[in-house]
Amino acid sequence: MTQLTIVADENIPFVSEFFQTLGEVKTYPGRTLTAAQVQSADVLLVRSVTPVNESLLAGSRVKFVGTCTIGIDHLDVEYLSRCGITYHSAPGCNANSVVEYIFSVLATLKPNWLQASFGIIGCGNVGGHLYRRLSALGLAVDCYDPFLSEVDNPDLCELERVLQADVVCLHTPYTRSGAHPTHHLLGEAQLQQLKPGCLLINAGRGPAIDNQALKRVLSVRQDVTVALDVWEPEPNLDVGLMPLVALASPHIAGYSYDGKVEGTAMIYRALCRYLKCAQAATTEALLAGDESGAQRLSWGSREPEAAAKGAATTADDGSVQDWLNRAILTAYDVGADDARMRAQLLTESSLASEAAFAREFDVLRKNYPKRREFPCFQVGAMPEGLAEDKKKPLNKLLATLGFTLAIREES
Ligand SMILES: NC(=O)C1=CN([C@@H]2O[C@H](COP(=O)(O)OP(=O)(O)OC[C@H]3O[C@@H](n4cnc5c(N)ncnc54)[C@H](O)[C@@H]3O)[C@@H](O)[C@H]2O)C=CC1
Ligand SMILES: O=C(O)C(=O)[C@H](O)COP(=O)(O)O
Repeated sequence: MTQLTIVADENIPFVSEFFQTLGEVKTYPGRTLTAAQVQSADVLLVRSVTPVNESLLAGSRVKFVGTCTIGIDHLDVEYLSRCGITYHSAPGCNANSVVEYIFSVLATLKPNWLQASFGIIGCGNVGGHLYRRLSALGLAVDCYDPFLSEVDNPDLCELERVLQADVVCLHTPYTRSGAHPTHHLLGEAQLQQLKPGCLLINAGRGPAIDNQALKRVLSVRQDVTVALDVWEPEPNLDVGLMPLVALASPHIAGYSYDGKVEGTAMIYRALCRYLKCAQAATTEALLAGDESGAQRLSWGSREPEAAAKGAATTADDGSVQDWLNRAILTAYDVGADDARMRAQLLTESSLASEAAFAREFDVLRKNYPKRREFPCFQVGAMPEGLAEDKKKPLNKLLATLGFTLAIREES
């Protein structure tokens, strides 16, 4: 059998380790992948920044396309099907990562979020995971997803009602056609309907919110707080929106180390099934000995980025909510992502040209720090000074968020 040629985005973690047993792996920057680079490939492995369509693939040998991401809006699936090219995505691979991003945003911007009501737009793998976590915490959650029924989700309701929640989270794919396209799902009229004091978070795809309408609304409505992980467009987002947004991040909600590695592993398994060959590589083997997978959560050892800047991050009153926020921000502080993004992009050199800005946006993503998910953090002891009657409630909340409890029951 002749060896397969596998062309891959260089930002796919462990791409060589997983795929070299199946063929020769050639890596390139995904954003600028060309037809010439893909021409002699049998297999193409991408992330969300590579539009996979006729211009890229016409005349190539590619028979299998794998995207190590949840979203597939960068794949021309109609073209791929027409040409008999098999394609796979990695559904759910980084869903937990996005949900942890949401909890980090809450701990930063809504210190008393255990008292808030929630609205989720798009309740699939990510939104559904968030819905189950929030419901398990006993919180009120309304969901809008016109493709689901009450059997899938008993808390479905109209969009108008979801917009009345204290916290509104968007987790839709990007679609421009069909019965319910998500392009500009939230335009000026919907944004004006948001409840006073609302926290709006978009970690789906940028154009689900009309970013120009958002800019107009935020310039008059100071009562609405916004966290954007995704932008319209990327990478050349509207810089004028950044100062109006409380937390800005460069499309990294799904960038936990665990989520990214799982994305690669899912596509590797899909290719092995397609080729009908045994799986020679496993995530367990690749991550064996990685000590970041089992860390002690130390209470308050790290000042959250926003707190360091003097912003109110936690309830700061020794309450269960306060300690929960501290745990979240110790594991993942989205304020640090925000600080890095503003420091890197709002500079004279980044703003000098569209090309420079796009390059720096991608540099931020490429060099994203290794971020492990909550289960990698072991809670070995309750915080000192926490009242006895608060220990069990805190323990329960930490477990519901996915932290690993390693606390010995006192007899
Ligand atoms: N910021 C980030 O780093 C990440 C962003 N994403 C984005 O999040 C999206 C959602 O991911 P999953 O939940 O895994 O996808 P999914 O396909 O499991 O769920 C999407 C849900 O959105 C619903 N939906 C579609 N059109 C809608 C509309 N007009 N209004 C309301 N709901 C609608 C669908 O019915 C479905 O239930 C992905 O497509 C991707 O674009 C995913 C991972 C990471
Ligand atoms: O999985 C998705 O869908 C995402 O949005 C990815 O987390 C985005 O990452 P890149 O593919 O752009 O590296």
